[in-house]
Amino acid sequence: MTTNNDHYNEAELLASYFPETANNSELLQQKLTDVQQIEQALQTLMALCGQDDNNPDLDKTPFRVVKAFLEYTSGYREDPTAHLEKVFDIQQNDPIIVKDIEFYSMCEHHFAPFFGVAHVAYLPDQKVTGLSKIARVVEGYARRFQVQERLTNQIADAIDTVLQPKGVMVAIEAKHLCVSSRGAKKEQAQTFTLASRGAYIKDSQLRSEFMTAIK
Ligand SMILES: Nc1nc2c(ncn2[C@@H]2O[C@H](COP(=O)(O)OP(=O)(O)OP(=O)(O)O)[C@@H](O)[C@H]2O)c(=O)[nH]1
Ligand SMILES: [Zn+2]
Repeated sequence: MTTNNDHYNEAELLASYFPETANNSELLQQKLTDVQQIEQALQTLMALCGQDDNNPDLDKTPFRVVKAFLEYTSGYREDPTAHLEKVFDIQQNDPIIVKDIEFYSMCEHHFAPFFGVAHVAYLPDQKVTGLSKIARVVEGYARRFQVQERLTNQIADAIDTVLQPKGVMVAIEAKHLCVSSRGAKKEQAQTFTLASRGAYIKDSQLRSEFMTAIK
């Protein structure tokens, strides 16, 4: 099966992820050297793991891995707070809750995926943003090397800083493949993290309304 990505080689890949290399041949050369070194290291890793049967299907695997990692970490090449700059003149005196925002992130300790859903509530003051922008903020911080606690807090801080709401609360439920597929090998274990700002820190009614909504 062919995909839209099949035509990629290293230079095309770098051009698509780092447009600034188009006018900077020195930078392009540096990044090409980086990619080649990573590919060599990945070949060494495969051999260390015991993969030594010269299967030609695996020739492009190091390149595929680099390509996949640039996709997993595309959040580094954007400013997630920028999505929140678009606000609407909507009068809303009660919380806005966006729940079940699915995400994939990458554990910074093991480079194993962790994934699940984020739930976000904010009690607006003057600024109400588009619903999809909340999901875009989650995506922008998830697509990095992360720990779940930082991801939760970054989402809360972005909304708190840009929208300046009366309060914001973020909950994330996630499964970490580093816990389920290796190490402790706990397939069912999930991690639940919370971050609250403003009125959500102390207002138990706001907190319980949010917890009920995301159940
Ligand atoms: N707090 C937190 N810990 C995480 C997250 N993702 C992975 N970890 C943990 O990071 C820890 C790293 O522990 P280490 O002892 O240095 O690494 P390890 O020998 O691979 O540990 P095990 O996973 O227990 O085998 C592990 O306990 C992981 O479960 C996360 O998002 N938040
Ligand atoms: Zn991990």
